[in-house]
Amino acid sequence: MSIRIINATLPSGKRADFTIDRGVFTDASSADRTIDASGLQALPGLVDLHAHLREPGFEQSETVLSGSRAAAMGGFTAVFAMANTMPVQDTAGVVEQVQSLGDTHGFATVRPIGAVTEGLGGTKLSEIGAMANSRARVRVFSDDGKCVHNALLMRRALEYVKTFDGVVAQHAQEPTLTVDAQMNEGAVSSELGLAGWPAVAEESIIARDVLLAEHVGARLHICHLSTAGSVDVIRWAKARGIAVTAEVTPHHLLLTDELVRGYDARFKVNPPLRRDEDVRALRAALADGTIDIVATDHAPHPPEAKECSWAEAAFGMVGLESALNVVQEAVVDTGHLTWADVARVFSQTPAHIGRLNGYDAPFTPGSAANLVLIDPSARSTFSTESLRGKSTNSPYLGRSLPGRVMNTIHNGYETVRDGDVVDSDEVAHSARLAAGESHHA
Ligand SMILES: NC(=O)N[C@@H](CC(=O)O)C(=O)O
Ligand SMILES: [Zn+2]
Ligand SMILES: [Zn+2]
Repeated sequence: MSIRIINATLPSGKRADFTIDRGVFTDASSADRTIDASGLQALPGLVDLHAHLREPGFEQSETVLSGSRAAAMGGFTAVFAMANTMPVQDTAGVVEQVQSLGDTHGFATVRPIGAVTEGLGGTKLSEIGAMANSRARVRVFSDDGKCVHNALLMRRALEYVKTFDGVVAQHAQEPTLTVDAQMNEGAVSSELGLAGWPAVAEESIIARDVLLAEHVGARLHICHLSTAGSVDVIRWAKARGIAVTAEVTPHHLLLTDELVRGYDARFKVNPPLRRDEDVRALRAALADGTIDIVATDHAPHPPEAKECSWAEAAFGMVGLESALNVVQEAVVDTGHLTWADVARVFSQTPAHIGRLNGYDAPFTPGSAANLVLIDPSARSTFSTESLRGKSTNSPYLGRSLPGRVMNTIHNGYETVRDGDVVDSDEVAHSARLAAGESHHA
């Protein structure tokens, strides 16, 4: 089915009408259906380079289906799924399984991330080449949740991924500096008497790894940057010509460690929420290009892992459904980023880092029809009703946030219509048709 979208505002700010047919943008001026996008901002489909979809192994928290449905609700058309599943995504078999679940359900393109070390154990490299050469064609490798701490293993991983233009995504956390850490180390942690996670535990690993990446000549990506000092290290590395990229999460752009005072475990996350100075430095770094992308670090956990004492609670927060709202609040409405910048940091550049095709030239004839229409003038109270994944550990419940995703279109078919996700059977059916069309094209 072809769709004509009229009166949309493109990322550039220009008003435009366009048509999508058989999975791509076309020049056609008529279609089976028309969406009037008056007042709506069109963006290329969002690409999340960092999400935890929990399948296989932790299906009570999330599955590929529920996580990709949450992604569609948030305006995403592609999601990179972190490797800390059970079994771990450290073999060709597991990554192929995750990828094909995504293809079957059809809510988003799911690209598995491969583990750097076997079982995330930190002692032996995983079958990186086998995952890279598998049907999943893995290009991003990460032990996220854990830091690749051994410098020799990190060096070897960088050497390995270099051979096929892959990238190692590091969870930068010096483990010896963060034993039992519960929150950011600073004034608030001293007052509360909680063990601190110092900024230097992140910054020292980033400093080491940019030097290793320079030595090897390989691509390095730093997950969830959270401190002003990390921004300084990345800025230095980029000025030196090192092939490093960095991401920041929506929550690190908006929330601070002051929120820990209430001991509400929805605010417990790794890396921890930092100081206001850090938030300001992260916003400025995203605006000036030192930080390349936004990624959600969507980390679903079951109620029992969050409805307990602060010390016992798991680290992590869900973020797919709220990501664009929080980005609008933290960096668009504050004047740090334009919508064209958002298209770059939340679609084009993450796709490029992950070597995902089809996101280079959105809205141009022939390119893949992955897009989202949002109403930036909407404002509503975020609640469990706003969520489409399985878990409810969102830090934004009860908070008023701007913006609303009205339509998400993945490979030319709708996954979100009139502000809500489309029925799973319809999406799976559309995905089958779309796959057939692209095979015959
Ligand atoms: N971010 C988190 O606090 N938790 C993540 C792991 C991670 O991203 O490091 C998780 O898997 O739950
Ligand atoms: Zn992490
Ligand atoms: Zn993560």
